[in-house]
Amino acid sequence: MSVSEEEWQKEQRRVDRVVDKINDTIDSLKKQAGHRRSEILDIRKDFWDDVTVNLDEPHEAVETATSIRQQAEVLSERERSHRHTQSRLETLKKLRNSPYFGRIDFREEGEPEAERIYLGIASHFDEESEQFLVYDWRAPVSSLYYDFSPGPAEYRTPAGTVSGEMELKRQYLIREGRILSLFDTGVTIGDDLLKEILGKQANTRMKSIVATIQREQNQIIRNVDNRLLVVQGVAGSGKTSAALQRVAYLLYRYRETLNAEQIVLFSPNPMFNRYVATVLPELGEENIQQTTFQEYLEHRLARNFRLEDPFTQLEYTLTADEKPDCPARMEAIQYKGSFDFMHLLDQYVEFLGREDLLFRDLSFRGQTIFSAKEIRDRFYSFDPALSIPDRMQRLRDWLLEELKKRKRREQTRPWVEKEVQLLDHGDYERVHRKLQHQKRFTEDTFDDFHREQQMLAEIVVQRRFKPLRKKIKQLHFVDLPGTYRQLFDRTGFLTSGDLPAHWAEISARTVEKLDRSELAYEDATPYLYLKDRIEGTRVNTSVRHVLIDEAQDYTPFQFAFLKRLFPRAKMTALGDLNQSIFAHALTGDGFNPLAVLYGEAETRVFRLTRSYRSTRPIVEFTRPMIRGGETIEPFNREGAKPTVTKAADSKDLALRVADRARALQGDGHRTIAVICKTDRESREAHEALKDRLPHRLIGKETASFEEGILVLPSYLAKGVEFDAVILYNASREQYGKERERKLFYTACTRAMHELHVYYTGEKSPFLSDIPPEHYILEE
Ligand SMILES: Nc1ncnc2c1ncn2[C@@H]1O[C@H](COP(=O)(O)OP(=O)(O)OP(=O)(O)O)[C@@H](O)[C@H]1O
Repeated sequence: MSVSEEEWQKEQRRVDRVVDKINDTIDSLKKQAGHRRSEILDIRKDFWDDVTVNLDEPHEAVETATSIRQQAEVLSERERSHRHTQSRLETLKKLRNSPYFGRIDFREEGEPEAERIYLGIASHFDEESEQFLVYDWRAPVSSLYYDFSPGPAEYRTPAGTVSGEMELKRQYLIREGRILSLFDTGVTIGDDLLKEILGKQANTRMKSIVATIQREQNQIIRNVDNRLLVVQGVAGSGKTSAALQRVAYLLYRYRETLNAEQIVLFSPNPMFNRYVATVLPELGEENIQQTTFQEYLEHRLARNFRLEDPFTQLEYTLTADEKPDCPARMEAIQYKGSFDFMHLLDQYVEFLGREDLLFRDLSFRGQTIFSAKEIRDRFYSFDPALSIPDRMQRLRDWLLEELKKRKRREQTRPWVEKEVQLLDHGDYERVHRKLQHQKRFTEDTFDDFHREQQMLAEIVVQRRFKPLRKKIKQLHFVDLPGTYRQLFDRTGFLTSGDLPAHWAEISARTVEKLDRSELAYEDATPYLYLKDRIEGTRVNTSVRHVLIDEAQDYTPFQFAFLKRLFPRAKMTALGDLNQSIFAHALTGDGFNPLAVLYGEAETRVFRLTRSYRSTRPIVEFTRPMIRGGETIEPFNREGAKPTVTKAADSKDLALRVADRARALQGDGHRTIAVICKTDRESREAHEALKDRLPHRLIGKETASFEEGILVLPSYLAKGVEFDAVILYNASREQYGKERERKLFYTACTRAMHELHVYYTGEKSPFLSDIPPEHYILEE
């Protein structure tokens, strides 16, 4: 409902007043910041003058250290406060541009009058009137705006529930201090505003949804009660958006104790990382740690193996039919991602606690100084009641002690004498100074030359032993690849009766790969798990919140692994089972394994069924493709019906696709995606299109995308959206198998405003599931 002209004027005057106040604050903060900055520069400049430096006497050296520390503390306190002022200034500049987006008039029970509450991305308090001119959207009272329409309403505060009556709910679109739109809203939050926002062109950067968060999304954003949140949301239902808003909410709610570094978001690929990286800064928050699971695996494994990435695995499973090892590999992918395999590894670890853990020789200057057998015997001589990691620590300490002894023995060897001659001038000088220093304190009259030689020999041996010490400290003496390999190579200890049918072939292939120092994607997490069970689990206790986007792409094993890795974190997993495109999910049990891990009492499951991304005709076209699709509700936004076109052959296909893409561009669409099934098909499409249509080919290494026409494989389009999507070839050949259904659905649901499907030969059976009235068949 739009408001009267007079009311609009009144509101604009208020905006002007608030902007003036914000400007005043900006001015005074700027002064403050300038003052702080010069203070910091002064401290830096005078740092050493203000520190009493005296290193002659030990007690004075201590004083010096204290004095340095104090100065450093003063400096870092000033710097912190400067950073804080700077970030407040950044936020205020955003607020000056658009001070608020919503207003509610709320009369608390027992109060005679309603209070006007204006909501923006941050609070602004006016010292003069002692009033909040703007409330932060995350303040407890602000949830009224998202949860209720005018009428009785209530909100939760740490002190209890506050009830009352909402008398008005108003929405604003303010840019550069001008009100561009103004609506009073009824039942749902700003259908009008939402329609306006959703009708806009896609962006190469995701936008915040702060002004139009829907009630069901708000529940997810503000949940702080559960250890595990699972969000099953249909394509385009705002899972990623809600996840980022949730981060901003948590940072506000726990601002005293939580900082951005303690939150990690796992996303599907680097391009997606860039795509969402602007949302938090837009909300005035610092970015959190964003990574991909693959990045973590690489960080831990790339030194020892050539690690397969998930996209290579996917590319294999999508094109593997002709390959003879396909059934075994498919089974391996599923099995190695399961809890069953994790239990098998647990049994194996138990076995290794008793026997057959493999070790490596440690050698020095080409000679074994600790043999694998010696290390192994020592390991198994420790109390078997101790865990493997505990025994490993003891073994390490023992080896380091032994190394010290051998070091001493080594110092008198001829090679050392030779290398002493090769030491450089600096080393000699250092030894000389050290000797002098010791003499002054101890007044020792030891034979100088002899002592000097001895110390030089120590330096030589120390240096040569250093890599070995490092190896021991890092437990290099454990042969982990061999131990993992042994699981597939010898079956004596496998008591589990539930091995997969192709176990023999799976084992043979795994061994072959390991012998080439390759690790398949499905082996990476189990391998790390075994490593942690043997060496001691690496945990990250500082991270408090882990958010997993596209959670349907993770195996139960990976979830269990992440839970162990972040023992103090709460987990938010967001996904859509209808977009499960990895082979491990084919026989999966949805998100149940995740709930099993955390237990029912700690888990809360949210379902989002409304799709905001695509126009209604696109949702009507895509939902019959999947089971249960009828529950997907389109947001009521009109648009053209999707088209389906048959091309005569591959040449004709490229021609038509190029024409369509050009036409879409002519119509003003800015991001147009030509989505192919695989990387292989993308490259073929790229070849066919390159002389006809300017475009960019996107591969798994691509870090960001720009506006224009993009050609990319379906799995890289995940999570991202485009103004218009052209599905390159929806033939039966490409999308014919049941397991390709979700891939097809995922590709089609990337479209916001237009979707055009092409095919050659016979069309995909998934298209036959769509009632003909939902699309236009083009010639
Ligand atoms: N409350 C909202 N207000 C405005 N826009 C919204 C809202 N919720 C979602 N959207 C928009 O809908 C689109 C889809 O959102 P998002 O990418 O977060 O969905 P998703 O559930 O993660 O999708 P998918 O699983 O298909 O990748 C985005 O353009 C987002 O801005």
